Amino acid sequence: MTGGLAAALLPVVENSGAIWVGSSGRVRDGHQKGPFAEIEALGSGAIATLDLPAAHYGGYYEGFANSALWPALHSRSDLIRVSRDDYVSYREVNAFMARALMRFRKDQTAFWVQDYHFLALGAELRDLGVDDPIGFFLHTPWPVATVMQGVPNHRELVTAMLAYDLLGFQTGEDCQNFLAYAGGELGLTVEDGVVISQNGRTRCEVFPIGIDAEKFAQYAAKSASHPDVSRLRRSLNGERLAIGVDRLDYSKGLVNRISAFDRLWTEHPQFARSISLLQIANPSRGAIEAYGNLQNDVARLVSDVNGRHGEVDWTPIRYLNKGFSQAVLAGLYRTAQVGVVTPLHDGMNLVAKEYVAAQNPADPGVLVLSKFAGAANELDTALLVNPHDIDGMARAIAVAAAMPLTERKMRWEAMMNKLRGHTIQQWSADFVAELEKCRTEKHAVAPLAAQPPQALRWLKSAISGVRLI
Ligand SMILES: O=P(O)(O)OC[C@H]1O[C@H](O[C@H]2O[C@H](CO)[C@@H](O)[C@H](O)[C@H]2O)[C@H](O)[C@@H](O)[C@@H]1O
Ligand SMILES: O=c1ccn([C@@H]2O[C@H](COP(=O)(O)OP(=O)(O)O)[C@@H](O)[C@H]2O)c(=O)[nH]1
Repeated sequence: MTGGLAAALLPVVENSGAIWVGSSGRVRDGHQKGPFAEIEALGSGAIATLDLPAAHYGGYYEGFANSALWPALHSRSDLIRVSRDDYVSYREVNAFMARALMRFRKDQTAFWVQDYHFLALGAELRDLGVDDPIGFFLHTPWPVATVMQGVPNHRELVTAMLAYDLLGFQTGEDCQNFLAYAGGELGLTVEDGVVISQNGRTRCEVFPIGIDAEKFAQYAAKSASHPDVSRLRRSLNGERLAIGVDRLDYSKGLVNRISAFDRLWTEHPQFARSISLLQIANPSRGAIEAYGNLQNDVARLVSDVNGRHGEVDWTPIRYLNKGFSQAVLAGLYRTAQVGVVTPLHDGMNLVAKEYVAAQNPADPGVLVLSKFAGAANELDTALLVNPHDIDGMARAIAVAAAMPLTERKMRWEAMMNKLRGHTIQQWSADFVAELEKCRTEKHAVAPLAAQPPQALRWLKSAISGVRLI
């Protein structure tokens, strides 16, 4: 099962010829012998997976990346837990990955680094003498400067990010927050979205990530025969269904969402038995205390709400701690008349987009979407809610469940047009084109379009994405 980043990038590798270098999910100590990396072909590209250094993995992944950066990036300074050693491990793993990448480098390579696990990877590559274009895309939000200041070594880390030629963000707000930090906290010159530092020029731009909407529409149209989908449909007996699909992460707002359903069934008892919630909550980062606590809190709340509102023949919330393939998810999305995507803060949220893409055009469901998800910028004809306002969410769910067909179609068509116009393929092509411009600007060579097609093909095949799989 995958998170949004992996789900989004696999098709890019498949179609572009890029080599995606990431973690194998295994660790090894320095003395172990064996192959350095496993490489597997994927379409016209390849996936290379590496074992990361055992001594630093915990401090890097559960430590600095997911107990300092992730909470800060989602504006949850209260959840930052970090030791000095965690930062050392984070930098060690970034340096390890840089050394590994040197083995994949050829003439005219360009590097595209993915996400907050590798903020300092560009700087490590520069230290190894790399002069090729290096871009970075942040899949999460970037917070205001006062929150970033809560991250140990924040100045050193953001300074390291300025080794990248191009920094991509999900939203204008994230990009502005970063530029404000660079100008205010680091005192650097910022001109037209470019930060000027001793490393040179770093262009900051917005590239909202998209999905393959047609693929989801096709999956959904074909999904009715899948046993999970058909069993769900049979079990509903004419009752309406709302669906939530999330990693079990505090950024996803699960406690508030379930409280909103509780409020709906309490304040508007006519909705008891007439709408239930299917909540898929895929366990994530379970070794971190905040995630273990969340898992307990959500399970307790679900049990409490089901205990109070349930009947012998009606379960208000079906709560599943497991993942499904996207082909099955598409069928589950299409079965639900209401999609509830109510994170407290989210870089984009691909589930929101997938829910829309999977709907039946003749009878589409309604998306209830947090205004704090990056997706709300594009999906602005969803019912936008404040996830801290439990009453407001309960009201929006009631409105969604009762919305007439003409209004549902109008809202859905507007969202679907946006999804078709901003696909995942377009997202990666836009980023790569901008990165190619950096090479041109840096070395003042002839524009790539004027070079022989073979050179262009070679550049494309040399792009390397780097992240944890
Ligand atoms: O690998 P995990 O620790 O299980 O986490 C899964 C991924 O979560 C985050 O996804 C982000 O990227 C999505 C696509 O751009 C975006 O829609 C979402 O809002 C973000 O939260 C994380 O950034 C990834 O690195 C993880 O793989
Ligand atoms: O059981 C599941 C739950 C989720 N996903 C996929 O995981 C991604 C979640 O991405 P999102 O941006 O919503 O959140 P993230 O987990 O990356 O923060 C989506 O593409 C989902 O289709 C999946 O394949 N199976």
